[in-house]
Amino acid sequence: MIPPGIEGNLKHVLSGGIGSEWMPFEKKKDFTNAFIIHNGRILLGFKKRGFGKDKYNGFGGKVEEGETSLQAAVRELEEEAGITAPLEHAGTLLFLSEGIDVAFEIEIYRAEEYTGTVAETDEMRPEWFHLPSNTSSGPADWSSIPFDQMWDTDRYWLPYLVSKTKFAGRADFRQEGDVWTLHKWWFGVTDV
Ligand SMILES: CNc1ncnc2c1ncn2[C@@H]1O[C@H](COP(=O)(O)OP(=O)(O)OP(=O)(O)O)[C@@H](O)[C@H]1O
Repeated sequence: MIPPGIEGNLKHVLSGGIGSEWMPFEKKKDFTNAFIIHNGRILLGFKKRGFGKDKYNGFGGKVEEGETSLQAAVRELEEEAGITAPLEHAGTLLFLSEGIDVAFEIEIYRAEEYTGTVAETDEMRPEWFHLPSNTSSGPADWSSIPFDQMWDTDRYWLPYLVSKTKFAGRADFRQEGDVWTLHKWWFGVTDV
């Protein structure tokens, strides 16, 4: 069953967790997250401050008033990595945590080209990571991607981002201090 808060013609791909109930939420807040995939590598940023500090992630932030999600994604990529890219929508993640009364609706974007020079900013230290090569036989090798230093759910949806398969999912976390524990999750891909 598709969890409350996500929509679309979705085919279930993976889910799990210990909780039987999804956390309730009152409203959603819009965020963006953008990734560059270029020459067999993906650009991640090590977040130096604020929310998600000390984790690798794409580049993004809050959608400001009067902005579309895409405009916000382009702006945040420019602010945090110094580059401009023709971003395309790749998926949606609804993220909840106990103790935060709003659900984060994160629109995730991708691009395979960019203009400008990737640069470190106050917020992010960009770094390129090798993706599994699609010429190799056997299971894809994701060992270059620093999943242990990313949000726990990134390992579930990053392969869909890379393969350009539209996805949507929900992840409910629990938080104690700086430690976030994944409690319940569900991911689907758009049935086309
Ligand atoms: C499982 N949970 C999650 N999984 C993957 N990514 C997640 C996430 N939860 C938040 N994110 C991302 O973390 C950034 C926070 O943005 P954040 O720095 O707070 O926003 P913004 O730059 O507007 O803030 P300031 O203006 O500096 O306050 C933003 O990219 C958002 O998409």
